[in-house]
Amino acid sequence: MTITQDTLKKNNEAQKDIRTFVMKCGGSTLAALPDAFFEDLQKLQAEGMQPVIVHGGGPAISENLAKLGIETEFVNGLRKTTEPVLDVVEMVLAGSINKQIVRRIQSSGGKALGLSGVDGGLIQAKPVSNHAEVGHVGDVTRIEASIIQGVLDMGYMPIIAPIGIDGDGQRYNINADTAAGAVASHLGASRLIVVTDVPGIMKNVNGVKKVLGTVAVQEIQDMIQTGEIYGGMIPKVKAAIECIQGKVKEVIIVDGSEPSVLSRVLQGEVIGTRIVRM
Ligand SMILES: Nc1ncnc2c1ncn2[C@@H]1O[C@H](COP(=O)(O)OP(=O)(O)O)[C@@H](O)[C@H]1O
Ligand SMILES: CC(=O)N[C@@H](CCC(=O)OP(=O)(O)O)C(=O)O
Repeated sequence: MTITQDTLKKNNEAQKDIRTFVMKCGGSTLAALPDAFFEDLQKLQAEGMQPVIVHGGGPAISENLAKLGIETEFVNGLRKTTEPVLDVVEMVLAGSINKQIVRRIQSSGGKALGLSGVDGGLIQAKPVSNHAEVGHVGDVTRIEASIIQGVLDMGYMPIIAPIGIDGDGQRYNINADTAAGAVASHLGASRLIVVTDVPGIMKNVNGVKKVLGTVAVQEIQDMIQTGEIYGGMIPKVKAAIECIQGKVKEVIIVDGSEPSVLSRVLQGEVIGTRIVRM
């Protein structure tokens, strides 16, 4: 039997599809994540999975801005980002938070390499359409997927801080959910796992709050309209809707404090909320 180059390429792509997943880790849950979460991540890496991590850090940015006496406010879930705010955003995300995650993975025996979206032009960005109102906030135009792939090929988990850059060297503050969705899309990953501080998308059903197991795009749009999805959940579901139009097959929103949550999601256990194409 002769194996053609084409078959080999297809097999490699199928393998990559199964092994690579993107995980977004929200600032809401980072500090509270137990060591067991990072041990689970390390176990997955040791088993041959290739996690790519994009992290947030909203609460830590707000805390540091408050300490420095710099005012901060959000417009539709996006932080108004002036030049002094941008300095703090970069310092916190690419500095302390990124390195904290790298350290915790390394302490669990995993291999991690921290990057910001500025490094190697990893996250290329342009101003958001309402930049006059929100300042230096960016939308992703391109992800330099070869850098991520190179880090994975060296056996490390890329840990990515959501700062973008454009051709003129201007930096942008990018919402971490938006950045994670773009990384998953451009990388051709089949899954994006969003780790946060709630067990999924919750809905009031007959006066009882329930976690939706699976949710389709139309229901999400209705829930944004009625205000049942608000605040920090909005950029998550918007990023999810955008990336499931492409190669990403599902976005799963889960609570980081659930034991072995990543392994359980990857084994197909019904946990959290799955946003799927329907
Ligand atoms: N329908 C919903 N179900 C669950 N959480 C929701 C919903 N709508 C809004 N939220 C809010 O979204 C928050 C998660 O977003 P956010 O605080 O930005 O987290 P992260 O830092 O993980 O990105 C929850 O803590 C909750 O307050
Ligand atoms: C433009 C914008 O709002 N950027 C976010 C980036 C961090 C983030 O998204 O962190 P979480 O995932 O913890 O919310 C911010 O400045 O807070």
